[in-house]
Amino acid sequence: MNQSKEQRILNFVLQNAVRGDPHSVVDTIDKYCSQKEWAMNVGDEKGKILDKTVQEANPSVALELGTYCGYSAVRISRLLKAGARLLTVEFNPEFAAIAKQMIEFAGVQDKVKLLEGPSEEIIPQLKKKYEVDTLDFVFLDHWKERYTPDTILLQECNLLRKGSVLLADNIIFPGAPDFVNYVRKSPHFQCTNYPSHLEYMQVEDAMEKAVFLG
Ligand SMILES: Nc1ncnc2c1ncn2[C@@H]1O[C@H](/C=C/CNC(=O)c2cc([N+](=O)[O-])cc(O)c2O)[C@@H](O)[C@H]1O
Ligand SMILES: [Mg+2]
Repeated sequence: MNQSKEQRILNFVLQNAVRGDPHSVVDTIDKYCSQKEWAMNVGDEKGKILDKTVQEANPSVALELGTYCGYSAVRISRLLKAGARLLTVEFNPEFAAIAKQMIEFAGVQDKVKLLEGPSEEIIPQLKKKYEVDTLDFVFLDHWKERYTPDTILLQECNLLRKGSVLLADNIIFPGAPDFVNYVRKSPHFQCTNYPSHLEYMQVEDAMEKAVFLG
């Protein structure tokens, strides 16, 4: 059975990146996906916006929805302070297995907990099962039509506090129009748009930051 694209990305990292060096893992995935096979990692241009937003938030507890191959999990966790942790949610078992190996190779496994399952099931378990009080930072990069229901679910589960930062990928392409409408119309969020480009392409894209006001 021939390999999946995600397996080929992982193999390229295992053979070309520096074990234990998250920066080299991120750069090696970007090299493969810009030169060999496109893949839906957030990429380096939008990755720099992600980096700045994470550094500003300086989260103790961060959540990522849609791990995929683990590119942004490695990218986020490399910036976390000692003792801080990233919970990342992925419901596709093949992708979860790839991401787990990617995270371990990068040496960030002590900061990252990969939760296998659908976000709609995992989010309501975060407080009791994963000992979360509130989330300081949330990166949304899963199915685009899940952004809004999951943002509502995070509020219903009392997982957001005054100042919690949400950052959403793909506001323009593939697009998350209902999410943009929801957060920009809501009195509970202060929104900022960051124009950028689709990973590895010249196509317009953007990220949206939505800070919860309580
Ligand atoms: N409810 C859920 N719970 C847990 N995991 C879930 C989930 N829904 C989706 N996922 C996972 O999140 C990833 C999906 C990302 C969709 N992104 C995309 O579709 C996407 C597409 C393009 N594009 O087409 O150019 C560019 C991008 O940056 C993109 O993020 C996959 O790994 C999928 O298994
Ligand atoms: Mg994306």
